[in-house]
Amino acid sequence: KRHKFWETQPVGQYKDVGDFTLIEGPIEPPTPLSDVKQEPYNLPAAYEWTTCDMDSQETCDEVYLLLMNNYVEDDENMFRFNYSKEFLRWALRVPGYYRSWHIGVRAKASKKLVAFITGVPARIRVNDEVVKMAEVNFLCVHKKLRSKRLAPVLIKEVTRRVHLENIWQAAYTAGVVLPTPITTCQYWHRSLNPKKLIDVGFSRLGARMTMSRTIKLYKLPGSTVTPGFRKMELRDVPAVTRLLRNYLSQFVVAPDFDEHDVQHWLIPRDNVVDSYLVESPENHDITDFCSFYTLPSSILGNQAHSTLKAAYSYYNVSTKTPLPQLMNDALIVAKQKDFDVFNALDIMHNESFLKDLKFGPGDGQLHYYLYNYRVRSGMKPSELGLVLL
Ligand SMILES: CCOC(=O)c1cnc2ccc(OC)cc2c1SCCC#N
Repeated sequence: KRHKFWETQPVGQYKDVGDFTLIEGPIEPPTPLSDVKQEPYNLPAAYEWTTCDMDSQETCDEVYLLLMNNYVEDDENMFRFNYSKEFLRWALRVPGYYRSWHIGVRAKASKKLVAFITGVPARIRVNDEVVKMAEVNFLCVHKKLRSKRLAPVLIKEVTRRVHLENIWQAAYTAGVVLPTPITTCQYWHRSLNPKKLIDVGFSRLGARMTMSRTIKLYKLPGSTVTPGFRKMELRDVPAVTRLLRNYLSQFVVAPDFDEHDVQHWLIPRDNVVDSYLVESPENHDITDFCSFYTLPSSILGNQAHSTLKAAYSYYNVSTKTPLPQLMNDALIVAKQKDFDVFNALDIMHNESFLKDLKFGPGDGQLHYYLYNYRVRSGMKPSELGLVLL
């Protein structure tokens, strides 16, 4: 497939795949800041750039509504992601964030927000190199403005603003194949509310299965089973940081989290992120950790249900409790919190519990990309330790 825009960018090109003479690392060197374009890229005349201050209730509402009505849908247009406002503030106001990287496009006449793209700073380790990157996310163009070639301008503008902060690499994901994924992951889904998933048409009754038999199949205990399993608290940040850093060190690509990062990303926030750990009853060591984030979706075109309450597996570490048992406790908590489905990618060690815990493979794939950084090709999802929201 032709990628007019991506063939002009410093990303792995299809012709490079399998070329083992290419070494891992930046594709292009940094340019002197004086050579970075100082003014924004040109938009079509009727539109203007705007910086979205997520601290402003009004602006946060506009971003929320733009995404709620125009962001990513599945291939069958059954669902559309419905990121909440508190989730967006969590995802965007990260330690060391730049407000200038929260980029909007408004129609000059109406001042309506019609497009959005964001970057947040992150330290990502690739093999033995820790690289300052931008995690680029929430690229969204209003449905009425599609095919005006706005997306390439948004991508060039966020790239320009990232360059102005002397950062030359980025990480991003997409459901579509672009030049060139570092790895491709599979979504897996564990029904928590099978009746609702059948009502909306996502799941179908199995052959020779009644609804009550299906509900029984996915039934979970009313409470968690692991002794010492409890919610994470602020006092746990140092121990969880140690546990997580050690665990993530085994993956080819993973975040280089410090205690500030752990505090931001993993301290529980209602309706945004849930984190649990196992504190050994004998010696109070923290031996295991699991977490999931809350990302509802609008259910499109269904009379009975309007919203799908979905939990997404985030970072999980098991050093004592078997991972399937730890994750089953996560399922139990998610069911207690009335989630309809628990989703997970086949990254890290997730494959070790997906089938046992009755996850089913989704038909969607998630491709991971690095901008201006070459990774030795052939990376497996199990070598990936990075979850992007
Ligand atoms: C019931 C299982 O499917 C989803 O949870 C879901 C929900 N909303 C979406 C919105 C846009 C969308 O676009 C790809 C997919 C979904 C999906 S499936 C892929 C995410 C996961 N797991």
